Amino acid sequence: MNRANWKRIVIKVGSALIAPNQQGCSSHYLLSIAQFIVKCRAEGIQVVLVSSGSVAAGSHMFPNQENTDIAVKKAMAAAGQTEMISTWDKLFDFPSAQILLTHADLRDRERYVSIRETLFSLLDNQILPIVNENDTVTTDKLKVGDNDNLSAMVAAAADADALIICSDIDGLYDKNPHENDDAKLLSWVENIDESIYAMAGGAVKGGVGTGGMRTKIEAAEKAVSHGIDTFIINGFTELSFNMLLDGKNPGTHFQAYEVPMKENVHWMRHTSNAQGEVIVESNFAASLEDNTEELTSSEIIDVKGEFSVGDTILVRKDDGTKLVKAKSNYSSCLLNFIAKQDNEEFASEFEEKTGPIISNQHLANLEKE
Ligand SMILES: Nc1ncnc2c1ncn2[C@@H]1O[C@H](COP(=O)(O)OP(=O)(O)O)[C@@H](O)[C@H]1O
Ligand SMILES: N[C@@H](CCC(=O)OP(=O)(O)O)C(=O)O
Repeated sequence: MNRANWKRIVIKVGSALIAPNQQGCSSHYLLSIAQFIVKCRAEGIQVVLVSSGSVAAGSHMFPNQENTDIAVKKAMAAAGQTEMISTWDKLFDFPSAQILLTHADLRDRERYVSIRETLFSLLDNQILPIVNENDTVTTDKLKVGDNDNLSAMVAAAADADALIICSDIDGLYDKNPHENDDAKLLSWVENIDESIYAMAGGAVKGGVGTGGMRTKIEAAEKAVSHGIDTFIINGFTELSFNMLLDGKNPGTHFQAYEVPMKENVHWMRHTSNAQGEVIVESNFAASLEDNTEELTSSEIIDVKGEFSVGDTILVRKDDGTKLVKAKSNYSSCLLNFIAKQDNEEFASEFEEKTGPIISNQHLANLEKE
C-alpha cells in the first residue's frame, strides 16, 4: 500500500463498533478510530467518516418492540442517530457535521454534485463530515440499503484516495470464518470477480450488521474502479490503525485501478441506477459510446419500466447483453409511443425534432464488462 499518496480518505464504521451490546452507544471501540482520524488529520489527510449504528444505538429505547418491524426500525434510527453523532462529536476537539443521504439524493446528478460541493466545503474548513443513510425517510425504492455501498459512493463523490471499512472481523476470508474453521484471510485482492463474491457470506443472523461481506466486496468494486484503494480491517483492535499509520495492511487490501474511470462515468455506472430498460435487437452493432444517435426508435423492440426525461436507463440487447447506461431524453410513455409507431416517417421526423433518445452526457459503456 502507498499511504504517502493519501490526501483524502473515507472511513466506514460498522454498527458492532458503535453499539456493541445494543445498549446505546459506547466509545470503547471508537477511541482508537477517533485517534486514527486525529492522526491522519494532523498529517494533512482529509477524512470523511461514514458511520452506521443509528438503529443499533436506538434499539434500547424500544424495549418491548420487535426489531424486525420496519416502522420501529426507522424510529430506532431517528432516536439512535442523535446519540451516535453526539458520541462521535465528544471524541473530537474539532467540529463535525451530520450528512444524512438516501440513494435518491445520490442518483440525481444535480443533488450528487451538490453533495460533493458540501463535502469539499466542510473538508476545506477542517470540519469532519459524518455520513449515514437517512433511514427514517427511505423506502425500498429510495435506499442504498447498506453503509458499505454508501461509503463507496461517498468515497467516489469525495474523490478519496482510500476507503477503509472497519468491520468486526480481520478482513475477507476465502469462506465465512464463523462457519468454517479452516477459512483463510486474503490480504490482497487484485481483481474482483465472481470467485471473490463466492467467498462472501451474509451478516451474522440476529447481529447488528447489514450485508456481511458481500456488500463490502460490492463497495470495494465500486471504489477501486474510481482509483480508490480499499481496505477491510478489524475495527475492534487498535493494532489495525497503528499498522495503517505505519503504511502496513492490517486486513484485506483491494487494489485500485491504475487508470480510474472518469468521475461522471463512474457516477453513471456505480451510483445512478436505471429506472427502466430499452431493448434492441440482438444484432444491434453500433457503438453508442461513439454516437448515441445510432439508437433510434426503429431499433427499439421493447421499453420496460416507467421513467421520465433525465432518468437513467439501461440499453441492452434482446439476448441480455448490456450496452450502455445513459440519461434518457424521452419518458417511457413517449418512447413506447414512437417505438410502436407503424408510420416510420412519423417516428423519424419526431426524433429529428426532439433529438437523440439517449444523452451522451455521463454515458457509461457496459460492453467491455
Ligand atoms: N468470507 C467472509 N469473510 C469474512 N467475514 C464473512 C465472510 N462471509 C461472511 N462474513 C460475515 O460478515 C460479517 C461482517 O459483516 P457485517 O456483519 O455486515 O458487519 P459490519 O457491521 O462490519 O458491516 C462477519 O462478522 C462474518 O460473520
Ligand atoms: N444506516 C444503518 C446502518 C446500516 C448498515 O449498513 O450497518 P452495518 O452493516 O453495521 O454497517 C444504521 O445507521 O443503523
